[in-house]
Amino acid sequence: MHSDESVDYGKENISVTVRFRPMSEREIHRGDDAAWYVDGDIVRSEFNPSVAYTFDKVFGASATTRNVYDTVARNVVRGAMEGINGTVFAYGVTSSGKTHTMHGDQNYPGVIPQAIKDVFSIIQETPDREFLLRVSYLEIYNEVINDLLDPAGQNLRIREDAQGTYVEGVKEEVVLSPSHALSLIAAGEEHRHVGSNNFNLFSSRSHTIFTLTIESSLRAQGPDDEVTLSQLNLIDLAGSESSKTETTGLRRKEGSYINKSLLTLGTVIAKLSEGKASHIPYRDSKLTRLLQSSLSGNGRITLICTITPASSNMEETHNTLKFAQRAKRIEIYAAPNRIMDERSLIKKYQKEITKLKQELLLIKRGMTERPYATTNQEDLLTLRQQLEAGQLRMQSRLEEEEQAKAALMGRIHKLTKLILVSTKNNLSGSFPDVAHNRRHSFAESEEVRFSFYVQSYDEQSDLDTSSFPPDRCTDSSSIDLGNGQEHVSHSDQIDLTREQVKMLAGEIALRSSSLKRLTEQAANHPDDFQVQIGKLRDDIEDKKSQMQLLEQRITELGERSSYPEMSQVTRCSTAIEKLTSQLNEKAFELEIRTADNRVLEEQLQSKVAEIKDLQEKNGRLQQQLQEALEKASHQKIAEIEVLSQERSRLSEENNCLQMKNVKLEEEACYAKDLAAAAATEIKDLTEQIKKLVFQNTRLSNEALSITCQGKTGRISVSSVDRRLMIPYAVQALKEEVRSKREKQAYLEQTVSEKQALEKELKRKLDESKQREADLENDLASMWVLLAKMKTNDPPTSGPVQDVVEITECRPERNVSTAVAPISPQSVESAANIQKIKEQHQELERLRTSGSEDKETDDLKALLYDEDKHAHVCKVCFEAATAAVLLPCRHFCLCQPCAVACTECPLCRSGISDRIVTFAS
Ligand SMILES: Nc1ncnc2c1ncn2[C@@H]1O[C@H](COP(=O)(O)OP(=O)(O)OP(=O)(O)O)[C@@H](O)[C@H]1O
Repeated sequence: MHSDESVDYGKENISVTVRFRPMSEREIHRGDDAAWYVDGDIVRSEFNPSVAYTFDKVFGASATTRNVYDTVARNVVRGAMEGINGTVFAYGVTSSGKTHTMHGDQNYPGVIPQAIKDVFSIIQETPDREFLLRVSYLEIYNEVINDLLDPAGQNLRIREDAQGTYVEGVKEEVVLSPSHALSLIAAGEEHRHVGSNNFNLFSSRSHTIFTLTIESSLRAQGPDDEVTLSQLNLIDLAGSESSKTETTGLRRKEGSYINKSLLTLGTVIAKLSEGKASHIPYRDSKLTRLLQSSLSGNGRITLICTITPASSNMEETHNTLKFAQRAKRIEIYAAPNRIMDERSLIKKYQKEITKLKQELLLIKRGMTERPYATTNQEDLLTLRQQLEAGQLRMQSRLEEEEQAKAALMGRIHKLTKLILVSTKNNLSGSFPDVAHNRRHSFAESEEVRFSFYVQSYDEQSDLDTSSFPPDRCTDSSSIDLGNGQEHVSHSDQIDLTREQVKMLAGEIALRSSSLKRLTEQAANHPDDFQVQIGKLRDDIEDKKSQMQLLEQRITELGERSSYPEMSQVTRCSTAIEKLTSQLNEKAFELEIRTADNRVLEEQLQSKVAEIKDLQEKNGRLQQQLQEALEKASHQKIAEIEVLSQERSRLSEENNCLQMKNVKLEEEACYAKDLAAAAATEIKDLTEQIKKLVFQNTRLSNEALSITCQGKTGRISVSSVDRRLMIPYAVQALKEEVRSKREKQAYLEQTVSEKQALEKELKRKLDESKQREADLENDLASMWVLLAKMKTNDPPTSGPVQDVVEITECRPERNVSTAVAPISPQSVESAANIQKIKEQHQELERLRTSGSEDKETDDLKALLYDEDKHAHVCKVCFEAATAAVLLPCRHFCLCQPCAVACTECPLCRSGISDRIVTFAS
């Protein structure tokens, strides 16, 4: 140890180790395959041969934590004992084995207990140095730093000084033995935030940092000699959580804090590994801020990355491996720290001890030398007179000095016992195999020294009361220190015994905590843990009885020290000490209970918070549901209102259109009548014209014959008269024909106007019918929509029920029949109008061509049935006796049907009086 002059300290890389854990039962049941495997110090992917990562050391699933400690952590611990800062931390996803590696359990102690054991072993192996150890234990929970050793130390702040970052106000306990340190960790663990997720029943919800501050100096040194001070940080990080980790409420919040801080750690590591002088975001999280000194300054760092080979976690494991790979590139400088300032507690204690020893020496000298200070007879007489005169005063002064000396002895004793030294050099062989036995090793200078015999971790728990036999303690401590010193040695023994009681209390706390954890684990596997639980219970009982014995011993010692010659003040102080010790024990007990209560309280609070969360969520959901329902019902009501308005508007429009339709029909009828009348008149006119033409022809012929007779001389008077009259008659006839033609032209114009009007009216009628059909369609679609809404919306609440009632109030309609787009009648009407037009044109053509009778022949031919040899009514298929020429040319009529044309509605009132009678 401390041969650092010969050691070549310098740049080192972070030591990066990977530790596989075996596949859990859960993973095996799920049918996971191994996605990663160990190949020497390489981690390889089972699925992709090109993916391989090399590390300083890779431990397979069968490796024990002892192997891991010996290979990668021991070096860091030894360095810390030499003054080189050391950090060991476990990194990995949740349930990958970080806590198993760092803390372990009763059967497989983790890196932290093994490091503590190692530290005390090293003290034992280093007789030339004395050490002072302090521990602190804190957690970073949701970015808040809490002191796990002091429940009052919550939300602590990080400060920075020349030496680096530190936590302000964190409690540091001086530790005297491995079990003392372990009991502090056990007490601290009780306060740590632990919760369960779907991967881990006892998942760490916070990062914990256990710091051992080690001071050491040479045993025989001057006040200006060097002191080394170093810190050993043992860190159990909380596990990163992926989306597969099913968490809600508080757990999710914790998970996000954990992930954020680990992400920052990843970024810091990545930046450091680049080796460039860029900005390192240490301040982005409390974790990196606290690790700043370790990551950027002097020291040794070992990173243990824990992974699972399971294929279901392949991606997360790959991320861990990449993180580890980056961390491997970081270089740090490992060199011991040397300090000589007031930061050294050991220095402070040593100085105080020296000072107090000098004071004690002075007092002693005063007490022993004063009676012989004067040898002169006169002085002797004077002194005697003075003594006689102030005997009482002297007496009390002596008593005061005695008290001061006792107090000083006590203080020296207390301070000295905090400094740990090896027992090997001065006490080797002088002690039997006694575990944890601390003894005063009084040197010639009456120096009180405690030494420790540090046993191995496995044995260290076997503290036995037989190790402290009352008489042996008395023997070893019954040192003649002169007047009034016997009670001092009794007081030492009481102190010693109290210290043992404290240690036992610590061990009981440690075992109680282990018992609690085992009992929790035993809930799942009762058989596996029964023996261990029984053993632990026996142990605890054993320790308790040891404590009782030691307490008895303290009482006895207290009584023994109550000698009659002891001054009242000393007795009082002993009684006070006794009471103080009892008070301390009670306080310790109370602390343990308070810790238990706090854990329960925290659990209760977290449950209450969870319940509150759930209630709030529930409330919110109900509110949302209510709002959604209200919104939906309001929407539906509004839609229905709109639809009903639309419906009434449509029905109004429909009525309007129907009225228009009727009007148009009436107009159409009127137009038709007009057209029919015009047609009849035209025919009449045509008849008359024909007659007139015929008469004209006849008259022309007559006039011609008269002319011929005149030529032949056979003209009679009457013939002459008639001959004279012919030009007038022709003239009259011509006049008549002309007027008839004018009339015809006028009528034709009227007819064409009527036709145009009729056409316009028909068009309007068509349009309105089309519009009516469209509206009918719209209305029908709306009814379909309403019907759909009615079937889709279950009547869940009040407002929705209202909707149903409203829709039910509507007249029931057959939706399929309601959807009747365009009336075929309107199409037919249009076709008929076209037909009428064509017939009129045909009529006109016939009229002008003079083949009028062809029409009658056509009609007859049309109705003539070859089979029956008769004219047949096309409506009733009876033999028709007569037929009428209708504008639509839809024929005809037998007697029963001779009321109206039954074929098309347009012709119903258009029966002409021109009836063609068929020969029977
Ligand atoms: N190397 C190992 N050998 C055997 N069992 C292991 C090993 N590593 C972990 N385990 C077991 O796996 C489980 C989870 O381990 P642990 O609690 O240490 O995970 P963790 O990484 O600390 O999880 P978290 O981040 O959630 O706190 C525990 O039951 C532990 O006993």
